[in-house]
Amino acid sequence: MSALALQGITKSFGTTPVLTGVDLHVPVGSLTALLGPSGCGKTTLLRVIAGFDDPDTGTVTVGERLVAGPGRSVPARRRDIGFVPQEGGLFPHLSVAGNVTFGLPRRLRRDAGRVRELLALVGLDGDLADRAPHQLSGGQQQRVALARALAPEPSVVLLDEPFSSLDATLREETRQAVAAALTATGATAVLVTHDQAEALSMADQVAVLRGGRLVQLTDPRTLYRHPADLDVATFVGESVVLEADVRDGRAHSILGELALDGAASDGPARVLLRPEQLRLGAPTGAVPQARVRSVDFYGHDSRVWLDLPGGATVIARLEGAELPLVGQDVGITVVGRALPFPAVPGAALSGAVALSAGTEMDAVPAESV
Ligand SMILES: Nc1ncnc2c1ncn2[C@@H]1O[C@H](COP(=O)(O)OP(=O)(O)OP(=O)(O)O)[C@@H](O)[C@H]1O
Repeated sequence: MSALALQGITKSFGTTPVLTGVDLHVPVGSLTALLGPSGCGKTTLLRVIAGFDDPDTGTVTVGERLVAGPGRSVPARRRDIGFVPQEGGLFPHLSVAGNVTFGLPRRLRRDAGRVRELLALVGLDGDLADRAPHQLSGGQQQRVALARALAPEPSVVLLDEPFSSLDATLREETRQAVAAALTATGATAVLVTHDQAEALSMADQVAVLRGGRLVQLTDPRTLYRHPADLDVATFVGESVVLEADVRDGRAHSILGELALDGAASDGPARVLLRPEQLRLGAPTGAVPQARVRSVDFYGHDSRVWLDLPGGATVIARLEGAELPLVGQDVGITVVGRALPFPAVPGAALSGAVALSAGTEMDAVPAESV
């Protein structure tokens, strides 16, 4: 059953279309991430769901209740939807307890125990109840904002880039606390983010938006392994994209003959590998060779930039402490299968290209999609 269903949502500002025909079903008790580059319409879609904006066409249904559609627009406060804005949006003149109490139904407002329960739910100590918002860290403020949004036990909780203003450590910690609170309450949630790692790690399903259209809706593993197209592929993770010639179900590329993940007709194609599919060894001559251009060491793993003959560069992602040296010649083997995509006539890659996550879709203007 869908806790939230959008059908054919369209929205323009003036003559500029911002959302075009968006259909989205969010199952009860699940978290859906709305992922896409800046300006693709994520916040606008969230505002349409919340009731802060009306769609031009289409319907929004919460549970069984139509809240937006032809001739109908239920006000935001009556939609049974909680909202966590980008920077918490706490009332500065109210204490933490006052902010959370604001979200409680009238009959529970004198119940200090309920406020403590909600703070505990988001991983905050009850001793913080009397503090003012400015006496909290950014992560704590976001948790209070979630506690306030969860207080009325809404059918759906919307979170608009709730971690974007936090530094890396606090972001991870706050993400985990928020995910745990949403799971504990069985809340149905929609999270807006332009951070692919956040979407993949937190969500049950990811809705990828591009130029106001929903281009893919699937679970994180499928999205990473089977992206709808190469733009989505490079947006959700680092990619190695190779020109290939497909013959008898195998791709012949600069990295050798590759098994394919899915059917492809014979002829020119592009194939996708992820950097963790590349393994490095001695340059034996029996495998494609490359020269190490640079190594980014992260501790838990490393990214190795490799120059291929012909000038193209690819990335390998390696675990372990044994890393090649800059300038060293290495042999490359590929594990697993390559995902085939149609060739792009007249837009040849120089044999191969490494793309960092998030690079490609930013370049796709709304009108070209
Ligand atoms: N009230 C408005 N009036 C006119 N244009 C608007 C309005 N709100 C948003 N837009 C435009 O609609 C497009 C989508 O904006 P939106 O904020 O939904 O994108 P987003 O994906 O959330 O971006 P970001 O990640 O940067 O927040 C943008 O081009 C934006 O300039």
